[in-house]
Amino acid sequence: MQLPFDTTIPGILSTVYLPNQFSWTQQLKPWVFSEYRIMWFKSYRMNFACLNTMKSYRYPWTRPYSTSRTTVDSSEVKTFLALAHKWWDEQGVYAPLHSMNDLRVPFIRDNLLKTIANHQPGKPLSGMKILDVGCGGGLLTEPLGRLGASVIGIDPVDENIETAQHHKSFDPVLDKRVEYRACSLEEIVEETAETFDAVVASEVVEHVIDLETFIQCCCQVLKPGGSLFITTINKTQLSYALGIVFSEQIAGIVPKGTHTWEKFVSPENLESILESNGLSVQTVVGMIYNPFSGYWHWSENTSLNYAAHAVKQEHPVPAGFVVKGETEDRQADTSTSPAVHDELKK
Ligand SMILES: CC(C)=CCC/C(C)=C/CC/C(C)=C/CC/C(C)=C/CC/C(C)=C/CC/C(C)=C/CC/C(C)=C/CC/C(C)=C/CC/C(C)=C/CC/C(C)=C/Cc1cc(C(=O)O)cc(O)c1O
Ligand SMILES: C[S@@+](CC[C@H](N)C(=O)[O-])C[C@H]1O[C@@H](n2cnc3c(N)ncnc32)[C@H](O)[C@@H]1O
Ligand SMILES: [Mg+2]
Repeated sequence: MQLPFDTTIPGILSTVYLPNQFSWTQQLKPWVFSEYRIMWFKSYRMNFACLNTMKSYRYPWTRPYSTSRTTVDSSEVKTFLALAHKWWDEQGVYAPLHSMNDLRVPFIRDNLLKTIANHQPGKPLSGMKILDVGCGGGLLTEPLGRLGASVIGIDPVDENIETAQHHKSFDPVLDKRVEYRACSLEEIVEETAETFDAVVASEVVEHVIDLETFIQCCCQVLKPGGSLFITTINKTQLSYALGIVFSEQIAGIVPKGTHTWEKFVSPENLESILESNGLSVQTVVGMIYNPFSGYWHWSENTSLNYAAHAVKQEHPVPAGFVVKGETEDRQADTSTSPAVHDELKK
């Protein structure tokens, strides 16, 4: 390929300025050798072009990467960036996520409480470290902090984190319990390995590219025995009809272009990725949104939205090695939390 400038790729690498905090050469290598998009880069010190993968919307070389892969889709970033100031409008575009807290907060709380012997009244999740991946404006991060947990919310969209920070400042209780960072999960995976008692990714996995890397990173930052909570949308014909055609094109429940059906994830696919990463799936339960009332309900039907809870195995069993009786035990234990049971009985 003819490059429109008078230099060579090794020339670029050798002239790159290396600040103390991070290594640009390290950042440039995967771009140089993997893809063929040309990008012009101007700085005060140099003026050059490089080949890169640039999957991230903003400038990834300003942050240390722990993996050459990114799960961030630049078109998703644009979508969420445009709505970053709307997170806390309870009647606005994020209304379904506000009301989803009625289900997901108790789902997370009750499953975590199963693992705590004694808990403080009023602060049941006290002592727990939770990572809220793709926290957006902090709609779920804040209630988890109010339950006593130390929560770190991360999101690749700077403006989401600005909104989350601003909103957090209205409640002094959250000051020491909730922290936000504008970054992707893969950027913090090494520094936070085996740090968290729980990782939450609510309505996020249907927006990522490279789901396997995403789940791998979730698993890496969990302590052994820690819990991963995911809510997402199933990949069915019904989810196309109701989740995209009806919700986006007809009723305007969520803005047009919010979701891409191809990125929806079936529970079977998710379970298989979770299990192959050493996570044991405890619960998969359906969630149904009633567009008239604006409320969510638990359901045995997972054909639209669903929630999953998986636990990182303390000693992962090598693939193909099955301990006799374990499968039956696990199946018997795929019970939902008492709260979910109560809801399902209604
Ligand atoms: C090609 C083809 C097949 C076309 C057909 C298209 C078409 C017209 C389909 C519509 C068919 C139809 C008849 C629709 C009517 C649906 C309707 C109003 C049904 C309710 C009727 C009823 C009897 C209600 C009783 C009450 C009750 C319990 C109802 C629940 C039962 C039900 C049928 C529910 C479905 C309702 C519905 C529209 C669900 C949407 C499902 C879904 C996958 C939504 C995804 C959106 C979402 C809220 C996700 C969270 C989220 C939110 C946001 C955000 O911006 O807010 C962003 C995100 O990234 C998110 O992940
Ligand atoms: C539908 S919102 C959910 C926000 C929040 N979890 C909630 O439920 O209120 C999806 C969020 O995921 C973020 N996101 C998109 N791709 C991501 C990725 N690869 N890694 C982490 N977060 C991502 C978006 O910026 C957005 O804030
Ligand atoms: Mg979504």
